[in-house]
Amino acid sequence: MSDQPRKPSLIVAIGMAGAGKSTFVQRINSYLHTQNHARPPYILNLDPAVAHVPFEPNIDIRDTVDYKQVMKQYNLGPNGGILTALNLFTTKLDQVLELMEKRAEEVDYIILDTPGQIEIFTWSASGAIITDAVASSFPTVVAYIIDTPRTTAPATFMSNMLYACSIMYKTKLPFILVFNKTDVESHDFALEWMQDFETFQAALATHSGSKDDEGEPTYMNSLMNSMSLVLDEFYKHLKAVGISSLTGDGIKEFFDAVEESRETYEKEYLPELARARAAREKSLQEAKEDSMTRFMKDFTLDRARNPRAAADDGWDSEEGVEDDDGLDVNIIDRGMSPWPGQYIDVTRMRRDGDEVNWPRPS
Ligand SMILES: Nc1nc2c(ncn2[C@@H]2O[C@H](COP(=O)(O)OP(=O)(O)OP(=O)(O)O)[C@@H](O)[C@H]2O)c(=O)[nH]1
Repeated sequence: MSDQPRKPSLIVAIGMAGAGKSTFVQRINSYLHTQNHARPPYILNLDPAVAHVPFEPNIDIRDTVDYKQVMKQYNLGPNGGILTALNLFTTKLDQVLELMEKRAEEVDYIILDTPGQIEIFTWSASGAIITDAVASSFPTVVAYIIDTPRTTAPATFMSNMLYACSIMYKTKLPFILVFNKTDVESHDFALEWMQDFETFQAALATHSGSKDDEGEPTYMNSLMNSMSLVLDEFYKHLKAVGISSLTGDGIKEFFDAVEESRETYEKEYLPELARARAAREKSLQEAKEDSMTRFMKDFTLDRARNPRAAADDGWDSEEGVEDDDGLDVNIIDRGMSPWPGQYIDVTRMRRDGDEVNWPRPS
C-alpha cells in the first residue's frame, strides 16, 4: 500500500440537453452533504451559458468568461460563443488544476458539470484537453446521463448508445450509463436490451415504422438490427445504473459504480496513459534525431559542393558542427509586442475595473 493520501474520484457529468445533468450534480452534492462519513464534493461548472445552477460551484466558468461578451466581441452565435468561452477557460487550466490539487486532500469527489450542448464538450479540442488533463491527475469516470423516459423508442435508444459509445472510445475512460428520471420510467427495458440483443431486435420489429409499405423491414430497421450486434461488445465494457435525481433513488448504486470504476481506472487507464506518454516521447525523440541527421547530411553535402561559402561565413569545415549541447539557437519570442491576428485574452478585458472573483469562494 502506498503512503500517499487517497486522491478524490473525479466524475465528469455528460449528457444531452435536458437529460438532467445539473439536477443530477445537485443530487449527488446533497447526498454527500447528508451522509455521515462523506465530505462535500468540489464542484466545477463548465457551462458558460447556464442561467442558474441548483448548486454553488467551487469553480464556475462564468466567473472567468462572460460568454455573451464573447459572442459580441467575436460576432458569434450562441454555440460559437459557448465554444470560444470554453477555449478561453482552457487557457487557464493550469490554475484550475492547481486549485483542485490544493483541495484534493479535503474532498473525496470532484464533479464537473459540462455544457448543455453535449458536442461542444465531447467533440471540441478544449473538452478533450480538459478531460485528458483531469484524468491524468485524478481517478476519473464519465457519467453519461440519459433521459430514460425519452429513450424508450428503440431508434432513440440506439442513437443514444452510439453517442455514448463514441465518447467512451474517444476518452477511453471508465464509463457509467446513468439512466436518469426513473421516477417517471423504469430503466428495466434498457437493461434488458443491453443484456440480450434479441429482445432489442424484437422490440425494433414491433415498433411502428419498422416496415415499409410492402411489409419489408426499412433500411433503418436493418441498420439498427446490425448495430445491435456491434453494440453488444460495447455494453460489456460499461456499467449501467438507474437513478432519479428528483427522489434520490439509486444514488448509492451510482457511488458503488464509481468505486468500481476507480479500480478500472487504476488497472487499465493509468497503464495505458503511461504507455501512450512513453510512446509519444519516443516518437518525438526519433523525429528530432531524424531531422538532425538529415540536417547534418544536407549541410555537409552543401559545404562539400561549395567550399567557398564556408570560408565566406567563417565556418571551418575542419572543425565540424558542434554537438547538440553546443548549438547556440536563439528562439524568437514574439510575445512582447502585438502582431496581426494576435490572440486577445477577453477574460482580462472583461475584468478591467471589475472585482476579480477567481476562484469562487467555497
Ligand atoms: N421527473 C424527473 N425530472 C428530472 C429529473 N432530473 C432532472 N429532471 C428535470 O429535467 C429537466 C432538465 O434538468 P436539468 O438538470 O436542467 O438538465 P441538464 O441536462 O442540466 O440541462 P441543460 O442545462 O440543458 O444541460 C428539469 O426540468 C428537471 O427538473 C428526475 O430524476 N426526474
